[in-house]
Amino acid sequence: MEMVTGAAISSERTLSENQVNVSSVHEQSLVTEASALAQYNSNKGNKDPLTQVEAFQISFLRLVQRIGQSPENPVVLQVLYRLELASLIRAAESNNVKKPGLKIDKARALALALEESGHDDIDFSLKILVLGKTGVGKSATVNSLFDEAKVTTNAFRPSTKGIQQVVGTIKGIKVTFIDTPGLLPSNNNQRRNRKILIEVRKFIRKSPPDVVLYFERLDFYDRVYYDFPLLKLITNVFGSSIWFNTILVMTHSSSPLPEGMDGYPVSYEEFVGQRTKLLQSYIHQAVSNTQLENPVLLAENHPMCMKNSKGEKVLPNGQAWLSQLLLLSISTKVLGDANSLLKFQNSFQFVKSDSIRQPSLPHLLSSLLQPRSTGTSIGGNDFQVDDLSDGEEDEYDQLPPIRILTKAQYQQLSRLQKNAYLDELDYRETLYLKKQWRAEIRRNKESMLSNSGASENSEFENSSSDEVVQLPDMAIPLSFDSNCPSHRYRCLLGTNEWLLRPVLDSQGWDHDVCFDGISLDFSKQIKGNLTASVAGQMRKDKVDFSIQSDSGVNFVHGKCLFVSAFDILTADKALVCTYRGDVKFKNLNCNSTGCGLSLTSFGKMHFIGAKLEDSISLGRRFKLVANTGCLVGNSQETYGGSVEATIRGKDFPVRDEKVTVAANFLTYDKDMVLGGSFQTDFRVGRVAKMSFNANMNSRSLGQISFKVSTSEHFELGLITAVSLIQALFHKRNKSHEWEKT
Ligand SMILES: Nc1nc2c(ncn2[C@@H]2O[C@H](COP(=O)(O)OP(=O)(O)OP(=O)(O)O)[C@@H](O)[C@H]2O)c(=O)[nH]1
Repeated sequence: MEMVTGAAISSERTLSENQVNVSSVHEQSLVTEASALAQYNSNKGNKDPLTQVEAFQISFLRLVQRIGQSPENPVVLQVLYRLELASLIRAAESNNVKKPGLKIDKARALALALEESGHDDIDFSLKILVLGKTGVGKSATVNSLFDEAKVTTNAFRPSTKGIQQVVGTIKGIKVTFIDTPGLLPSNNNQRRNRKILIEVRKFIRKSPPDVVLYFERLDFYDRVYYDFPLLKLITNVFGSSIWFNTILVMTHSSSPLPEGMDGYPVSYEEFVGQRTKLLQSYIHQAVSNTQLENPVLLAENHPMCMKNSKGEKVLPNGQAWLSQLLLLSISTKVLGDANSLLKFQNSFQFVKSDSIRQPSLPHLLSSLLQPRSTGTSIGGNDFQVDDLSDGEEDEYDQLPPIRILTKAQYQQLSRLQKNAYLDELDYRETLYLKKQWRAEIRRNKESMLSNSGASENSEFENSSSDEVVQLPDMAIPLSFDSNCPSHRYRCLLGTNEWLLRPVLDSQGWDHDVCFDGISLDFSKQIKGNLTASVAGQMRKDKVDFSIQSDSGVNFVHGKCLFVSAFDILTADKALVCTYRGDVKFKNLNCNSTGCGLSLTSFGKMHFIGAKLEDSISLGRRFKLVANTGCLVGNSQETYGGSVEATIRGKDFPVRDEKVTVAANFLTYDKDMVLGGSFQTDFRVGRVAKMSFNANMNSRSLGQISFKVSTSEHFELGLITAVSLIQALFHKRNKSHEWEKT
C-alpha cells in the first residue's frame, strides 16, 4: 500500500475536505512559543514513527512559510492531508492507543509560533538530480534558482560536459543540484545516452537524490512524441521507481503559443494540458502503469521574464514559478521521507519494464484443441465432404427445364402459385449448388492424383498468368496529412494464388484515417498432395509494429493428412511463436482419429501442448467429435477437452443448417470449470436465417445470442426481435408479481 507519494501531488487538485479554517489559526495563537518548542523538540527526538510524522508536518509548514508560499496553496494542503491520512492508517493498523494526528490547524499554529520565535533549527536539505535532453534549460534553471550564474549555459551547443554538483542555499534551505550532461534526441543516440545515464547512476549510487527534475521544452510541439525510447532507456537504467519522485519541468513557458487548427493561437491552459498529458502518457507506457501522476512545473529562464510586484519571475498565468518549484521539491522529499518512515510500499506494482506478461494457458490450450482450418481445399481431405460426392450425382441435370418468369408475369400469379414457383426455384438452386460442390471436390481429387508431368504442364500454363497487376489505389480521406505516422501501401493482385492488399484503419481520428498495414493471403498446391498456405497481416507505422501470421503445409497421403503449421503473433512488443504438427487418419469409413503437438515460445517462456481427437460420422448428417489435450510450461499446466454432437440439415453443406450440443471441461491452477453449449442454425422460409446460441459454465457465467438475417423481409426480423423482447419482459413482470404476492 502506498499513501504518501511525491509523484501523486498535483498542483491543480483542490482538497475541499481539508480546507483549513483560517480563524482557527488565530485561536491557536494561544499556544505559547515555549510549549510549541517543547512539543516540537520532543517530537523530533522521539523514535515513534507517528510522532516523527508530526514533526515532519511542522517542519514542512515552517519551510512553506520561509519560501513565501501560502499555507492555503493546494499542494501544501495535499501534503498535510496525505501525512495525516498516512498516520491514521498506520495507527489503525497497529492498534496504536495514542490517537495520532496533530490536526492540521494545530500544526500550523505550532509552525507559526516557532517561526516567529526565530529558531533556526530545521534540519532539512534537498538533493536534486536534473535530467533531460541537451539545450532544454537544465543548467539555466539551476542558475535561475540560485539567482546567479553557477553553471555555464550555451544557446548553440551542449554546455554541460560532465556530471557536476552545484551546492548553495536558497531561502535558507541547503540545496545540492546534480547537473548532468544533456541527453541526445532518441534517434540513433541510444548508445551515447545509455553511457551518460549509467555514469549518472554510478554517481548517485552512494547518495541518492531526494527529487528528480525531468526537463522538456514546452514550446517544442509535435503531434508525435519521438522521445519515447529515451523515457524507456531512463526507466531501464534507473528502474521504474525513478519516476516516483520526479517532477516534470517544462521550460520556455512564456514562448509564443502555436496556432490551433482554426488558425488562432490555442489557449495557454489547453496547450499546457495537451503537452503534459502527452508526456505523462508516454511515461505511463515506459513504466507500464497508468496510476502515476507526476507533478508538473512550468518554468521560464529568459532574463526578460515578467516579474510581479515582489520581484519574482512569473509565468503568463501569473504563477511565481521559482517558489513553486521549491515547494514541489520540498513536498516530494517530505512525502518520500514519511513514506519510508511509515514503511508504506510503493503502491505502483511496477511491471519490470523488460519483463513480459504471462500468456493465458487456457487460451493457448483452446486454440490447440480447435480444429485448424486448412485454408484451401486440400485435395478432398474433408472426409465427410468426400462421402457426399457419391450418390445423387446428376439430379440437377435430370430436372425438367423450367421457364423463368418475367417480373410482370410473376405479378399475375396467385399467392399459391407464387409460393409454388419460388419453392421450385429454391429446390433447383439447392441442387445446383450441390452439383457445383461435387464438381469442385472432383477437381481437387483429380489435381491430387495428377502426376509431376501434369504439374509441369500446368507450370507452363501458369507462366503466362504470373503477371502482377496493381489495383487502383483506394480513396483516402482528404484530411490525410504528412504528419500522420503512417506509411502508404498499394494493392497488388497476383495470380489467384495470392492476394496482397492494404489494411484500412477506420477507427483512427479524422486525419489519422489511413492505411497502416498490409495483409497477404497465399495458397499454392506445390504438388498434387502438398499444399502450402500463408495468411497474415502486418501493421506498421513509424512508432509501432505488429504482425499476425498463420502459415502451414498440408500433406495428404492415402487416408492420412499431415499438417505442419507455424504461427506468429505480436503481443506486448514480444513475439508469440507457435509451431504445430497435426496428424489425422481415417481408420474406418465412419471414424477418423488425430493427434497433435505444439510448441509455443513467448519471450523466454516455452509451452508444450499435446492433443488427441476422434471424430465419428454416422451417415452424412450426424457427427460426434471428442478431443482432449494438455499444455505445460513455466511451472504451470492446464488440461481440457470437449465432446460435441452435431446433426446437420439434409442439404448440408450447401445449406448450413445444424444443431450442435457440446460439453467441455478445463482445469487450471487446481480449479475445474465445466461448461455446456447449444447452437442451432436454420432457415426460416426461403430468405431468412436464424441462429441461436446458448452456453453456460459451472461458474454461472453464460451467454445467449439470437441472430436473424434476412435478405428481404426486414419486418420479419423486427417482429421476431420485438416479440422476443416482449416475451422476456412479460416473464420478468410475472416474476415480480409472484415476488410481491
Ligand atoms: N527563452 C528561454 N530560453 C531558455 C530557457 N531555458 C534555457 N534557455 C536558453 O537555452 C539555452 C540552453 O540552455 P542550457 O541551460 O544550457 O541547457 P541545458 O539543458 O543545460 O543543456 P546541456 O548543458 O547541453 O545539457 C541557453 O541559451 C539558455 O539561456 C527558457 O526557459 N526560456
